[in-house]
Amino acid sequence: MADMISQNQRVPLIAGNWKMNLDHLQSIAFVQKLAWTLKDARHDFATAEVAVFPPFTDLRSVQTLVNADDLPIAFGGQDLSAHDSGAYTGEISGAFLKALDTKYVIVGHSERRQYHGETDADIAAKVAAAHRHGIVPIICVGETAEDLEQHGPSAVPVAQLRVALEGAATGSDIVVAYEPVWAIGSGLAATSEQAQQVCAALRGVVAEVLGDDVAEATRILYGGSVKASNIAGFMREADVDGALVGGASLLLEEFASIVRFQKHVGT
Ligand SMILES: O=C(CO)COP(=O)(O)O
Repeated sequence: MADMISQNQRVPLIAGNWKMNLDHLQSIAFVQKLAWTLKDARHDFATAEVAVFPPFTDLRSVQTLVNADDLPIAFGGQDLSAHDSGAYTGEISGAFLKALDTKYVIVGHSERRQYHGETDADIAAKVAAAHRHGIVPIICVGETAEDLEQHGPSAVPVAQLRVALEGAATGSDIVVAYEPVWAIGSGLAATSEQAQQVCAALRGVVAEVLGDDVAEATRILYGGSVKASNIAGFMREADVDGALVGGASLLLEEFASIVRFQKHVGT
């Protein structure tokens, strides 16, 4: 892990979680147009990394396009198995994702917890699997509306991350995504102050478990109704290093505008 890195040295990451949208042909068209749009806008990818997370069936197509045209767009899976191979019907091994040049993998998204009963222990095992295969996990944590009412904004995400990091391999990179469940798909984003409060607490957990240098170098994203109209506020916060975007990542101009958040921040 790199030496001490201050916030202004963490390269922001704008990640688009497509969820169950865009088939392999649509993914080729979308990624090509995204690359052209950002190139035409003279986006400096050193100021903000871009990653897309298509459905599994699209990954080979996206990999082929990105490699063939040398596009500066990273990509990853929306989940992975805690197992490497064997009788796990329907699961996807980290080995297979790595074979497709995926750089990242989303782990523990609240929709996996909600619809597939994933527990914090399951997510820790998936973090370990990602690291076994040299893939950077984007570890999702976030409180429900009930959690917020009963415990405040930070308690549950902090507890979730502490368990998830039990699977982290020393020296392997992680990304953390704070996604308050009540903000996902609702159009009601957290305030930038709320995001800062929780992201700072999450950086404290990373420091506790993995050390200060890792904590300083780790990018912590906000997700939950991120739009071009609100990204600048989040990116002004010291402990927010990017966004995990859902619905808006399927809208080309909107997502490109989120990626180019500096033009809103004026930096
Ligand atoms: O779940 C999310 C990203 O993983 C956020 O979704 P929305 O941006 O649609 O709220």
